[in-house]
Amino acid sequence: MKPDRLTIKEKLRHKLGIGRFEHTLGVAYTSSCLAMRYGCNPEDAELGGLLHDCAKQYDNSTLLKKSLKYELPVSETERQNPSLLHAKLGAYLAQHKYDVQNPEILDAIRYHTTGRPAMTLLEKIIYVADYIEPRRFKAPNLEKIRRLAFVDLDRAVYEIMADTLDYLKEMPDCIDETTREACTYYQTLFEKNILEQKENCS
Ligand SMILES: Nc1ncnc2c1ncn2[C@@H]1O[C@H](COP(=O)(O)OP(=O)(O)O)[C@@H](O)[C@H]1O
Repeated sequence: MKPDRLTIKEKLRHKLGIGRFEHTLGVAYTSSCLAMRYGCNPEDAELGGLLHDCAKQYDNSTLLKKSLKYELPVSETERQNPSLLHAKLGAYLAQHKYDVQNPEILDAIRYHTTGRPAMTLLEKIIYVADYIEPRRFKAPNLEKIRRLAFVDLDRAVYEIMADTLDYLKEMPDCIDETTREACTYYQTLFEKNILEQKENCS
């Protein structure tokens, strides 16, 4: 049976508190809009958006404790910065407490904070929606990235990663290297595409 969205919303509303719940709704609706734009299933995108922060209510010590209890792999960086674990633990809870079995939705939740190289369309949609949803106001270049998201999704992913790494540069011990690897992956991809276009033109 498909997970019931109204029940999920009801649960999240109580678990997350009103501010985080508003953000969650913003990510869900923005994800379904991006899904319509890029030819992805909008219901999957909405569900991924709804559940992306379903472990966000826990403090750092609870995140670490629960991740170890559920035998999730915890890296040295995640031990230093357990807030990163809300994504991995969120994917686990989405599967085991909210009965989401679609592995693409679970991966989109798992990688919504760090991103990763060669992301699937759904992963990119949730990653970007988390950054641009209407309630966000702090990030630099937000207006530019909001417009870009509906024109060139890969570029939007890359710009978000570059801005996130720039924001985190004063806290090198907290940085999960996956974002750096992903940023390099997309930069290389753009360079390769430009080279191919040039070759096709000559
Ligand atoms: N690679 C990374 N290493 C460490 N922190 C990161 C990394 N990528 C993002 N973050 C930080 O994680 C925090 C939460 O991000 P995110 O999960 O996207 O937001 P939210 O859960 O609030 O929707 C942000 O402060 C962001 O700067």
